[in-house]
Amino acid sequence: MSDSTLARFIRGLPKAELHIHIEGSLEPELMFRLATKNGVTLPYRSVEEVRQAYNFDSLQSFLDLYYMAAGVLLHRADFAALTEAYFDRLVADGGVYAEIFFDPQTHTDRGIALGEALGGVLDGMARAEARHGIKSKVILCCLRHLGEAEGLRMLAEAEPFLDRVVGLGLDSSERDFPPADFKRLYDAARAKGLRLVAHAGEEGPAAFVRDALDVLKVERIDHGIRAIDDPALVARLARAGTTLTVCPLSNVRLCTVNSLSDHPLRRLHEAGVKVTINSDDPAYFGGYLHENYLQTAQALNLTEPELAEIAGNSFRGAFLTDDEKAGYLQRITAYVRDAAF
Ligand code: HPA
Ligand SMILES: [Zn+2]
Repeated sequence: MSDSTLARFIRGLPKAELHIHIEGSLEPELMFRLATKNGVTLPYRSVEEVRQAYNFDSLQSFLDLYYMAAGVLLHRADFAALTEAYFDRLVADGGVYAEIFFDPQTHTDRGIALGEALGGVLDGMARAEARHGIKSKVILCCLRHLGEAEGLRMLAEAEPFLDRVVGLGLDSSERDFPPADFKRLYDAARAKGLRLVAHAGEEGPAAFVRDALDVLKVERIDHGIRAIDDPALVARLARAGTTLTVCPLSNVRLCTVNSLSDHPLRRLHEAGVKVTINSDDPAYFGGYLHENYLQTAQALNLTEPELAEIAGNSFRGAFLTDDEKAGYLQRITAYVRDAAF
């Protein structure tokens, strides 16, 4: 298959995105526009200078910049503009559904009311649905570096909004903040009816993936690539049908894998694990959903049936009803059958 044929196949393939931090879709142009509008001083003089700073050697080196940049988001309309812009990109990439991560503490710790920040994200999601017919849900993530007590506070503060929230996630610095430290938070979220996911095995070891499953009882693992170091864990993930929301370009940019051609996604897929492809923080890592699929397919020689299976996993692993999943999976089947590539 030529590269342009592959690109056309991927763009048209119905796909869901299950691992996108909405704050990570803040493009430098919007960052500057909001900084000017809101009177926030950035430590960069131009869009080009910001882009030059996107040279990360670890998760933490990225997070430092990511939290700083989120400081330009002050008003409900800012969060709505950010969210709407992401969905425009997703639709252009053939995305038809997304479950987006949002970090309340990044904003409430700066004195922004949760209703203002989350309200803006929900406004953006509603506008994207009205404009493009694209459906989405939001998952609130606890910043693990702030600890469990702060996470419990965030969950309590979010109580009035939980009817518009599908789940709880866990993100930020992984290595020094193991999943097992957040058991009470996850028990509390489960009791409130939230679906549960957690970042594990991005920079942290395979044991963190096990603990996220056994202690936090999550349904999906975000990243999870270090599971590849533990064959018994890989077999367990395959047997249980656990979805991994893998972010290949992120893993390369944050130096958790050496190159895309070394990426464990193919090995996990061949072992029967339900892998998906996602963008994580697309404004920072060099590509949205399409680019992640395309570059991964090229580096790992993924075939059309394999790509259709991976796109199918993004719906199988989503927090949708069985009927909704079946509808999306039928769209993939029809696309593959009718696509004349
Ligand atoms: O890749 C990530 N890992 C952990 N936390 C994050 N918050 C935004 N992106 C990430
Ligand atoms: Zn992430």
